Amino acid sequence: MNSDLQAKSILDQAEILIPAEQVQTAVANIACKLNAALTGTCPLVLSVMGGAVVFTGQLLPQLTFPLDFDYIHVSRYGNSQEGGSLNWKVEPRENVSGRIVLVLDDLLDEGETLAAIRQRVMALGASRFYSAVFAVKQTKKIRPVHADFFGVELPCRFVFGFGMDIQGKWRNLPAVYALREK
Ligand SMILES: O=P(O)(O)OC[C@H]1O[C@H](OP(=O)(O)OP(=O)(O)O)[C@H](O)[C@@H]1O
Ligand SMILES: Nc1nc2[nH]cnc2c(=O)[nH]1
Repeated sequence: MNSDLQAKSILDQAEILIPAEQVQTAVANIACKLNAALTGTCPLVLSVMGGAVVFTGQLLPQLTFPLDFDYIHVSRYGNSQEGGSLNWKVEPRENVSGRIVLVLDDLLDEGETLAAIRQRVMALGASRFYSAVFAVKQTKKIRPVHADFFGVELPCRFVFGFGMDIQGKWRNLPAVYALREK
């Protein structure tokens, strides 16, 4: 099957977990909380490519404080559903030094990615680190880091849509899906 048909078949067999309207409400809630917490500051916002691209694009216009924007790019899943070692494609830069940094990501799963980002950003001299993730997966494991702000909780299943990919596809979906459990 070619990759276009394969992607359509994956979506056909998927279950919707968070409909698009609920996604929008969750993003607006995060914006409200960030506006309350960060008003009076001018943070450097770092978006974690590629998963945070949709969340970032929808969140930023709802923030009411001035900010600087940059991105980092790190991946540890690739096209797989299992996490591996971190692959840094664009690392945090010296521009984080002395800044309040707000990192935006789509998902907190095992927390390895956010923990590594936090460690690097603080090592480069950020004065304060905040994180906002669209979704947090439910887990019984203890994570190395927590998200300061999040929008929705998700079951411990592989999810896609709203920036999150499945085999590289479907980041463009406005809702969040999971494969049906067999
Ligand atoms: O909490 P963790 O278990 O570390 O996983 C969370 C990370 O996994 C996803 O990125 P991924 O590695 O899939 O890269 P991508 O954003 O390019 O899809 C997601 O965007 C988070 O950055
Ligand atoms: N797309 C996607 N990326 C992830 N990274 C960690 N967990 C997940 C997941 O469930 N879906």
